[in-house]
Amino acid sequence: MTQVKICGINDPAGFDAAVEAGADWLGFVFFPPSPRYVTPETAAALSARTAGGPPRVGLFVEPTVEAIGNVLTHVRLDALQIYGAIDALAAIRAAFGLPVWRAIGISAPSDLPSTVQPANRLVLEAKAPAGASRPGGNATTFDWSVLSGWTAPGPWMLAGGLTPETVATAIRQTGAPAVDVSSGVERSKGVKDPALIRAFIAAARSAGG
Ligand SMILES: O=C(O)c1ccccc1NCC(=O)[C@H](O)[C@H](O)COP(=O)(O)O
Repeated sequence: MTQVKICGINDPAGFDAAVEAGADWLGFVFFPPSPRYVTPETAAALSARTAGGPPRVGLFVEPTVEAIGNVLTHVRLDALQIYGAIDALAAIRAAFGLPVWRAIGISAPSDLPSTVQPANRLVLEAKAPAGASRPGGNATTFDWSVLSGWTAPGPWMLAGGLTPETVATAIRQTGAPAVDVSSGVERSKGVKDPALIRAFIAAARSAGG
């Protein structure tokens, strides 16, 4: 069954909807320029809404070990999704003993990685549009056909511009074992929509083997 990450969780309604709809991961964005940014304290308060529920993923852009450590003093995270900082990933893994997900912008077959290392999982999404204020969460797809000749070197996830209307096609076309969404489940930028969250997860489940 295709796994689903709902990213950019920033309010109780979105949190509760993602948990109740069976999301496999919840993403908290710790990147202040993002419209989904949450402070570590807010993430902790949201996460405490259920003792169990899906693993929590922290999103970081070019982070230092110290910056991640500061967030972890406030909120438990089960995985770290990181943009940039490729040279620091091994140190980050060693420092916290948490799975590290490496986010990579894709526009051509030459962008596709041949190894998961030094991370544990790959998140493949479109490169940020010119002038974007953030490397992810841009509601931008890439040409999924670039994946046709690629053999995944390890666990990976498809992201970028997915919606409840397109996610099933994306899964069938790419064979993605997991998908990730932020914009496509929002009624306006940064505002999660519970009905869209439910629809996205249902559509992903309907497509996955
Ligand atoms: O969501 C953000 O605002 C964001 C900001 C900075 C770095 C990463 C960000 N999101 C990371 C994600 O995992 C998103 O779900 C992924 O980029 C897909 O976003 P979208 O195209 O909006 O579905």
